[in-house]
Amino acid sequence: MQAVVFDTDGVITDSARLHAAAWQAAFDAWLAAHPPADPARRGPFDPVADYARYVDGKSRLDGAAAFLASRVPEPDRATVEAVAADKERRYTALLRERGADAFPGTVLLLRELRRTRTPLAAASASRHARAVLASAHVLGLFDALVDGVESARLGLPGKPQPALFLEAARRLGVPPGRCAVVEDATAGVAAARRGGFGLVVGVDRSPGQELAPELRRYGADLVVSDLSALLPEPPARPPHPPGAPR
Ligand SMILES: O=P(O)(O)OC[C@H]1O[C@@H](O)[C@H](O)[C@@H](O)[C@@H]1O
Repeated sequence: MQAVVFDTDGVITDSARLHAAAWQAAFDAWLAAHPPADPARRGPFDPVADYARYVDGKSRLDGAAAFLASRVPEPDRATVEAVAADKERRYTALLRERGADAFPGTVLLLRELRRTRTPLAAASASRHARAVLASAHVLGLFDALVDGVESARLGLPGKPQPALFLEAARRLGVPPGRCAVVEDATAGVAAARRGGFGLVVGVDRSPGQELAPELRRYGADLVVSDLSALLPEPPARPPHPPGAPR
């Protein structure tokens, strides 16, 4: 592979947990106020399974629409927008309070790839991706960034369509077949596969590696729990996870 495109939330920075917590609070508030007619669909949002299945990797509105459609027959546009706006308020508050860090294993791999002059891009459905990468001090490691703001400006369809990744590869000047994609969401893995990318690396940080089979089913060539596993020589000590006591 001659270039690498990295998804952002959950791959570069530990911000996916903030997205999941904000979605959980917004969906549960909506479910409590508007219990679905079918009692089997009234249960709370599961921040692991439902996050992975309905919202991870998708734009804010697509994610809200996908989860709500799993609970009520035809959620109207106003409902989808209201829940998405509520999630956005909660997410920005969480980001302000807790911040986001880059995963140390990802930073090691990014530095190694820069040392070998491999063109690198970050791609994300999130409109916050630029600010999150900057606050985690890794924005400068990328040659290109295609985020939620850019994809809205260009009218790009979200994942599982490959448009974001194809735009990132185009900006790096490398054909998709010569470019790797690193992703933690099934929608993103599917997008990379559809786009004809040469290598699709899945990232499963769940404690029991329970998401790995799904990532493979959607087309990941390999799945790792930390990107330091892709270094030519793994670090002597495992990288320090963000937020853990030293
Ligand atoms: O609302 P934002 O920050 O523009 O982000 C949209 C989406 O961005 C993706 O990167 C996350 O995986 C989703 O959980 C999130 O909802």
